[in-house]
Amino acid sequence: MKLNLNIEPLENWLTAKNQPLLISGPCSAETEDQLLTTAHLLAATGKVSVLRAGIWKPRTRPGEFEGIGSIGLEWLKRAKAETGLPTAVEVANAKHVEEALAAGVDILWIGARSTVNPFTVQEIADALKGHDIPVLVKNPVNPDLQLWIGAIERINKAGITKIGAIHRGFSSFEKSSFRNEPMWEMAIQLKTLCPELPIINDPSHICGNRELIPYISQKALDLDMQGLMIESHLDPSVAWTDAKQQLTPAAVNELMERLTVREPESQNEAFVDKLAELRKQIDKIDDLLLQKLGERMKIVEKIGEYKRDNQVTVLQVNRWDEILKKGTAFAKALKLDEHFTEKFLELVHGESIRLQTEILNEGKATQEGIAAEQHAEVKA
Ligand SMILES: O=C(O)C(=O)C[C@]1(C(=O)O)C=C[C@@H](O)C=C1
Repeated sequence: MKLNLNIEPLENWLTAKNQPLLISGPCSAETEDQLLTTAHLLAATGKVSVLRAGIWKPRTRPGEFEGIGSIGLEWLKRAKAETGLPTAVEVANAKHVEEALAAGVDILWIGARSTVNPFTVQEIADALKGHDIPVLVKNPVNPDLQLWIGAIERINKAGITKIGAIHRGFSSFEKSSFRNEPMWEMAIQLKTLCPELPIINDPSHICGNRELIPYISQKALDLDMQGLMIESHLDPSVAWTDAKQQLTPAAVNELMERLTVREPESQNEAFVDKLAELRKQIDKIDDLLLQKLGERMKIVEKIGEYKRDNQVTVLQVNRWDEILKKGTAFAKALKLDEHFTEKFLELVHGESIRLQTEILNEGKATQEGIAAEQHAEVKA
């Protein structure tokens, strides 16, 4: 079901100086000189549309630099006056909102550690009532789409219609090359539920290092995201926070020059015709795939009935192992991606298990249990 939000198109409230739309600036405002120098270097690239800076920093452990505080708002005001760039800061409570509004900040964003807490988001929403300022909502730290949506709804209900989402990735217990797992499917689901909501990607927080930023930025644009928020510092090596992931303004400029901006659609008739023809072929294949899956599940049901009548367990681990090995070898010969094939077969096998669990255990408890598991999967 689509989300019922009242959202103004991004072009109504944010003029992109360049494509892609870029919000950039230091992770933290450290000194007036650092902020102003960085702002001037960014403005000189002609590619930055908004100057960002962290004034209040939520830190994982106490004792770390927690942001320069309100004085930074004065520096931002000066940076805006000197460069003409609109400014954006993170707010995490009502006091931040009031101070940022009083200082003439142009855009506010809600950080991942705030989005996760409905009390905090509601406090921010209440402080925003009666004001007309754009608000960007970062995804929550954990991959919970409903929390992300809930935060956006709270801000929208407070009367804010200039809203965007920021995809900054999700915390994970697993060791990963990313600081925060991109889990693109979260952003894709949000876009599917609310196509008019602008989504801005934050490669800095997804990557946690400079090296992966070009890859993530390009992927975000290819997934039709509306812009990028990239942390930058005149000398990242001495940055007080997030030193590993900030880019110099020169590197930001180079990155933007290398990115390819693609359109969601093309007016080229030959392209449109060819695409329609290829999509017809895909439709036929999808129909066949589903038909074959349906036939497979009928056999699975039959096996389920035999298992029920003979008191045999649903899971047959040796057979499953054989299917996986056989399937991945075949997929390799077909030049299909191994990981994709494994995931696909796991999905099919999971469905067989669901069907047979139902057949082997008729009754209310099974129905309720299966429904609960399905609900958990949807939430995850
Ligand atoms: O071979 C079986 O016993 C089946 O029930 C079929 C099937 C499958 O989906 O292929 C389902 C569950 C078992 O764990 C193994 C295989």
